[in-house]
Amino acid sequence: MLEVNDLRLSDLINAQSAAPAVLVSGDPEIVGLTADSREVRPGFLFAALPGSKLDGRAYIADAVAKGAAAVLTTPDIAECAVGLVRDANPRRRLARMAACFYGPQPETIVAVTGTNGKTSVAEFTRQIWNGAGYSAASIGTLGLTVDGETTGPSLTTPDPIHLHQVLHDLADVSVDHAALEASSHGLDQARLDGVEIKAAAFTNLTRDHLDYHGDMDAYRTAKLGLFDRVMAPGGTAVLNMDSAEFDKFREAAERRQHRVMSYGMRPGAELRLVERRARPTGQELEIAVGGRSHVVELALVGDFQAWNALAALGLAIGSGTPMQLALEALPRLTGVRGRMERVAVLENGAAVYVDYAHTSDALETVLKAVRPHTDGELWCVFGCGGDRDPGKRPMMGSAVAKYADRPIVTDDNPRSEDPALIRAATLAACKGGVEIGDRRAAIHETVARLGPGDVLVIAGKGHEQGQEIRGVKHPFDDATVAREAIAARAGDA
Ligand SMILES: CC(=O)N[C@H]1[C@@H](OP(=O)(O)OP(=O)(O)OC[C@H]2O[C@@H](n3ccc(=O)[nH]c3=O)[C@H](O)[C@@H]2O)O[C@H](CO)[C@@H](O)[C@@H]1O[C@H](C)C(=O)N[C@@H](C)C(=O)N[C@H](CCC(=O)O)C(=O)O
Ligand SMILES: Nc1ncnc2c1ncn2[C@@H]1O[C@H](COP(=O)(O)OP(=O)(O)OP(=O)(O)O)[C@@H](O)[C@H]1O
Ligand SMILES: N[C@H](CCC[C@H](N)C(=O)O)C(=O)O
Ligand SMILES: [Mg+2]
Repeated sequence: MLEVNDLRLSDLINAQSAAPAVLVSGDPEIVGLTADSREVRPGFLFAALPGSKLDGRAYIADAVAKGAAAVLTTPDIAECAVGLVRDANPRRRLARMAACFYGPQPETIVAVTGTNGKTSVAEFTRQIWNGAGYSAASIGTLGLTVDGETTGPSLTTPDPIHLHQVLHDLADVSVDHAALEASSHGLDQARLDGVEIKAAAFTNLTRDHLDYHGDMDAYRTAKLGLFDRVMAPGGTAVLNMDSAEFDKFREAAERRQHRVMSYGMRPGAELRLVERRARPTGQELEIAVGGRSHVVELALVGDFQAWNALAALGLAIGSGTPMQLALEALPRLTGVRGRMERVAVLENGAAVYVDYAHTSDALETVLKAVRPHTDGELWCVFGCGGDRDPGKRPMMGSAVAKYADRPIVTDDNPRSEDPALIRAATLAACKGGVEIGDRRAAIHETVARLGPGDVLVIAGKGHEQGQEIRGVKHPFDDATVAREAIAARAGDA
């Protein structure tokens, strides 16, 4: 193991240039960092942060009693019995301190933000690097994946202390490439500050998480933070030129003196998808790069997988992978668990997919992607999460009504809310929608009715392993339940 440095408080403050923090008292040695008073050990710095539910500043006395050597907090805290650092943005300061404390990071780090596609792009980037012969990791919704082995899951963007510890450990075992998912919550809470990012991608911006951000402008501002704050000037900004948001992201990237690498179908894109020819189990892509055309076979179905592969190609090339090696890796990309994953084909030719669409845009995208593979009717079992942006519920309902033939509205992590009310809000805009609250029953009943050439998309849970109802997480896996339902159907036949 690389040793984490023994550092003094002033070293942690001064290591990275940033808005000035005020060191009010003391300069103790710091042996660890935490933002949770319950995890304080003697010699730790405790970051006392105002949060969304609680106020960490209320725990300063507890942390000092447990032996904290220093406290990082907001400017309004006047004094403290131990070392005190005050900063108007203590979360950002904490992240930069964590970067300094944990030291080495993989040499090549990239990040991806956007409402949809982050996990897919991060995974594809890691696969491209592996294909090019590099030791590589991805960190995101699925957890930490190193050379194909996954441990997790975790937050999409981990808290900065955990993140910098993981980056340190990766560097320690010579994993020199890492692709990170940058969620809007993570960016807003400065979880990625201090990460040395060489290239960053933006996929798209559509409605989600307005319960947290309030409005689309604030949501966009959070995502722009990857380009105008986190990535140091001189990085590569890989931007989706087909997105209506492209100009705003390009301007922010140029202001920060990043090199812009556009991708997409629009003429003028630097990585341009000139043509897509669907194949039964994949697609053939014609990609123009710098005036040269390359034909690449992708073993993945769906136009969105082509966009995600292009974004990953941009991140790889933009962070230094030779173009030829990156292009050669594309035909070997494999799909990400629970993202348009075909779990079974029935005896009558009907197909069942599990997908992680939990926004209206993602539902529209995945339903359009399977439509050409649907000879019969297109069914979609889906629900909307509780304790999440209620405004997206009617939008998800109407997207499924529009793009599927048979919408079935069920539960998807109602969390603390009344599931019937969530379903009602969804059904209000879901013409023709049928309500089957229990998710297992919804999957069983739908599978039993699939006719020849029908396609069923079970959306919203993807890789998730639980159904959270009134604070209790019950084991649940869409793919397993779909297989059970198929077996039950065969048994009844
Ligand atoms: C709303 C939100 O994002 N909250 C995150 C935030 O917590 P918080 O600071 O607001 O927590 P809080 O409970 O109000 O507590 C305030 C402070 O008091 C401290 N405390 C509390 C109790 C105590 O006894 N002692 C103590 O010191 C807490 O450690 C905390 O520092 O900072 C924490 C540390 O970084 C996160 O773990 C936590 O994520 C929660 C668990 C969460 O569920 N977040 C979700 C919404 C999220 O971040 N999702 C995105 C993905 C979304 C997507 O793209 O779809 C993600 O990146 O995963
Ligand atoms: N580029 C894209 N554009 C639109 N929809 C997409 C795109 N890529 C994936 N999707 C849809 O979004 C779903 C989630 O994909 P993915 O897990 O890659 O996104 P994510 O941004 O990581 O999501 P999360 O915010 O939950 O971490 C997929 O299952 C698919 O339905
Ligand atoms: N990262 C997303 C995942 C949503 C997945 C869906 N199954 C739900 O519970 O809404 C969120 O926390 O909003
Ligand atoms: Mg994700």
